[in-house]
Amino acid sequence: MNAGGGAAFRALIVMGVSGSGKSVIADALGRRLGWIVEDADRFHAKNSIDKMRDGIALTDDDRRPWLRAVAAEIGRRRADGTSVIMACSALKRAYRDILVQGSSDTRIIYLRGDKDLIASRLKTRSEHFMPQGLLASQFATLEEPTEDERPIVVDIDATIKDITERIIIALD
Ligand SMILES: Nc1ncnc2c1ncn2[C@@H]1O[C@H](COP(=O)(O)OP(=O)(O)OP(=O)(O)O)[C@@H](O)[C@H]1O
Ligand SMILES: O=C(O)[C@H](O)[C@@H](O)[C@H](O)[C@H](O)CO
Repeated sequence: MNAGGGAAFRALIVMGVSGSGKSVIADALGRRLGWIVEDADRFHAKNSIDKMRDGIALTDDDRRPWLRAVAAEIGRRRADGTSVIMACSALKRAYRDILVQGSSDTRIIYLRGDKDLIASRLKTRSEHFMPQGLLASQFATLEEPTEDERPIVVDIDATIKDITERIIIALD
């Protein structure tokens, strides 16, 4: 499964609401698989980061160019054959469609958890632009992936190690 040595390109989109653990799980998967790890947050326009910092939820119009930039990055990785794990909220089906583009080399990993657990984790997180106050809107926007998206769904009420292990086992 490693990207090196001519192995086929693969991409994993680690999705879920803010605080669901995308960054920590993407990092842990990256260490296990030896793939590049990227965070979609790095592709947000400054205006979008400022909005979120001010507690204002992004709109579809804010997210569209961002998702296209994330998709372009995945496309670049595909072109040079470097498998990648992308941490990206990808809350709606239409957003995921921009990222996946019907490619069977790209899998969705959905980190599923309830609001109370995630809120409690966000309380202890510091130095992040995303305020806890936006969690309700993240859940309101969330469209859970459906079976036809072939998602790997993992319950986040577990240790980072166990969640990572479950994802590795579910990858085919
Ligand atoms: N399974 C877990 N067990 C315990 N703590 C966890 C777990 N997963 C994540 N956390 C903690 O919860 C917080 C949120 O995790 P993380 O920053 O990875 O979420 P995120 O989905 O990337 O958030 P955002 O989208 O806002 O960047 C962090 O402090 C992280 O260490
Ligand atoms: O679509 C969105 O609303 C954004 O991507 C957010 O989810 C944040 O960027 C992320 O959660 C903070 O890291």
